[in-house]
Amino acid sequence: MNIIVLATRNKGKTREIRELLKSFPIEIKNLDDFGPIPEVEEDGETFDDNAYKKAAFAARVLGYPAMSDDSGLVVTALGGKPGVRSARYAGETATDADNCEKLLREMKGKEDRSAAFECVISIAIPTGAALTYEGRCEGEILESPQGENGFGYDPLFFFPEFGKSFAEVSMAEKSRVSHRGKALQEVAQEFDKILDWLDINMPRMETFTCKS
Ligand SMILES: O=c1nc[nH]c2c1ncn2[C@H]1C[C@H](O)[C@@H](COP(=O)(O)OP(=O)(O)OP(=O)(O)O)O1
Ligand SMILES: [Mg+2]
Repeated sequence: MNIIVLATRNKGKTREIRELLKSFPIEIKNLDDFGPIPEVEEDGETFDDNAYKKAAFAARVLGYPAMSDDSGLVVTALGGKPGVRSARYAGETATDADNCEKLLREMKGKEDRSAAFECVISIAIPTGAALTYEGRCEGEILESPQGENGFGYDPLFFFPEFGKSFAEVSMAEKSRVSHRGKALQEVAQEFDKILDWLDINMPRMETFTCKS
């Protein structure tokens, strides 16, 4: 069976990705299955850059195909912030709660509450070749947190079609419409092609017998 390594340490993402890919004939490992590996610096200017960096690095270091997710919240009234810096919005060691608090502070008194979650999924192999999938979903930033489910900025992200925040719905409901859900729905649709691509492009360790 094909092995794919999920190149993330985020438990919320991992749960959502595993659930959406559970019916496919792949074994999904994660970084913890391999012991300590160096951290990648997420210093790209776009979700795309960072997603590629994380997937290509894991593939190269571990020798398996790797799938990464780089995602974040893009807020209109903040000129697109926190964007690619969503995970470190309130500082390098910020927790989800710290980031949500900072977002509420920055959004105080702002009339335009529109925002979008964006996600780029990269699937890379040790040679550096990669496939990319994207998803986006639009909503509004609440004035105070609502709900206990999900992770990250979910309690502050109001999704108009639900009339609820992402933290007030189930993982399945969120994934139907979310940025990550949409990117992974595309992955799912193309899964046969992705497996063929891996089959053709993954470098092989072969042994040859030299006859003289
Ligand atoms: O569905 C979501 N619901 C709520 N918040 C979300 C979501 N999707 C991304 N986010 C936030 C969390 C984090 O603040 C940032 C992702 O940052 P990002 O660098 O991609 O992930 P991370 O550092 O947590 O894990 P890793 O890089 O190991 O995959 O955007
Ligand atoms: Mg990160």
